[in-house]
Amino acid sequence: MAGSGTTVIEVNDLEKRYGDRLVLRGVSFAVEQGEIFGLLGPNGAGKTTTVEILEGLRRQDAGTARVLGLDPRARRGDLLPLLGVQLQASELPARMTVGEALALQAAFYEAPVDPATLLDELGLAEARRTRFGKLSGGQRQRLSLALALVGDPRVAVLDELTTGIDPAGRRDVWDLVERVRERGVTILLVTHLMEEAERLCDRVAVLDGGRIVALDTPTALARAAGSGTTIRFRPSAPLPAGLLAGLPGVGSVTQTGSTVTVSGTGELAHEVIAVLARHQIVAADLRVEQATLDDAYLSLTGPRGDGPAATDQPVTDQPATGQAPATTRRS
Ligand SMILES: Nc1ncnc2c1ncn2[C@@H]1O[C@H](COP(=O)(O)OP(=O)(O)OP(=O)(O)O)[C@@H](O)[C@H]1O
Repeated sequence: MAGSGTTVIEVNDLEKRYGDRLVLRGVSFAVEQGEIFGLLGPNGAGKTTTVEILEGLRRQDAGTARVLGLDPRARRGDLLPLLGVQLQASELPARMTVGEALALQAAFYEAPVDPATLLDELGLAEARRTRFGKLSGGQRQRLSLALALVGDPRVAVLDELTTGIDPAGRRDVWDLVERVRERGVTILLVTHLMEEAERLCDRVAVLDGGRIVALDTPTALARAAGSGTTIRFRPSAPLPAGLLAGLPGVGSVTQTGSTVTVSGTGELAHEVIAVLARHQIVAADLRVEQATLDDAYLSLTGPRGDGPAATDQPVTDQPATGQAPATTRRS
C-alpha cells in the first residue's frame, strides 16, 4: 500500500553542525501516511542525526522538522505516545525479562497492542520469561522492535531493523513490518540492507555527506543506475554474424570462450530468446541480470562507506531526557 496523500513526516532544509562540522546540509523530504520510507547512506552520512531530530532528541541548527504536524522538540510530550522508536541497541536491566520489559513499555501508551501476540509474531514467545542479559543478539534486536511497536504508534522509526537477525528471522520481521504498515502506520526505516529496502520501501532517500543525493522508488533508482540488463548464455550453435547486435535495445554483444554476453535495455531478454528460438539455437546456462538498488546505491555513493571522519568533534548535544521507559542507548 503506498501513501495516502497525508504528509506525516516533513523535513525542510535541515542543517546540523557538530562543532564547526556541518553534517546535515539542507536535507528535505516528506513521508506520506502509510508509506515505508527508507533512509540509506554510508556510515556518517547523517541518517541517525536526521532521525534523532525527528524523535526530538537533537535540535537542528536550521530548517524545520514536523512529525504528525508537531515540532518534535517543542512538542515532544505530545509526540511520544504517537511515535514508536527502535534504537540501534537497547540496554535494559540485565535481570528484567522480555515480558516485563514489554509490559512496562505498553503501560506508557493509551491503546497498546497485545504484548503476547506481538511476541508471538516476532518469534519471541518462548523467550517471554528470559532475562534481557541472557538474550542472543538476534533476540535483543527482535525485542527492540517489539518495544517500538507495542504502543501501536502512528509513526514508527526503525533503525537497522534486522541487524543481527538470521535470514529466516529477517523474512518474518519483514512480514510483520508489512502487516504494521497495512494498519496505516507510517514507517521511517534506516537500513544498510539493499534487499530490505527493495522489499519493504515505497520510496528511499539516499543520503551522502549530509545531503540527499537521490530520492525515488527502489525500482526507479535501479533503472536510473543505467546498467540496464545483461544476459549471458552458451549458444548450442555458433551465432550468425550480427544476429543479436541488430535487435532493439541491444547495446553490446561480446563472446568470451563459449559464453555470449548481451547488454542493453528494454525487453532485451524477450528479444534475444525469441530470435534464438527462430534460429533453433538453445541458450544453455542462461542468466539474466537486472540493475538493482545495490547498483544504484553504489553509483550514487561510491563503493566504500566514509566512516566517521578523523576531525570529529566531541559530543556536544546530549539527548533530551524524559524519554519512554525502556532505557535505551545507541551503540
Ligand atoms: N554527537 C556528535 N558529536 C560530534 N559528531 C557527531 C555526533 N554524532 C554524530 N557525529 C558525526 O556526524 C556525522 C553524521 O553521523 P550520523 O550518526 O548521523 O551518521 P549515520 O548516517 O547515521 O551513520 P551510520 O550509518 O554509521 O550510523 C558523522 O561524521 C558522525 O561522526
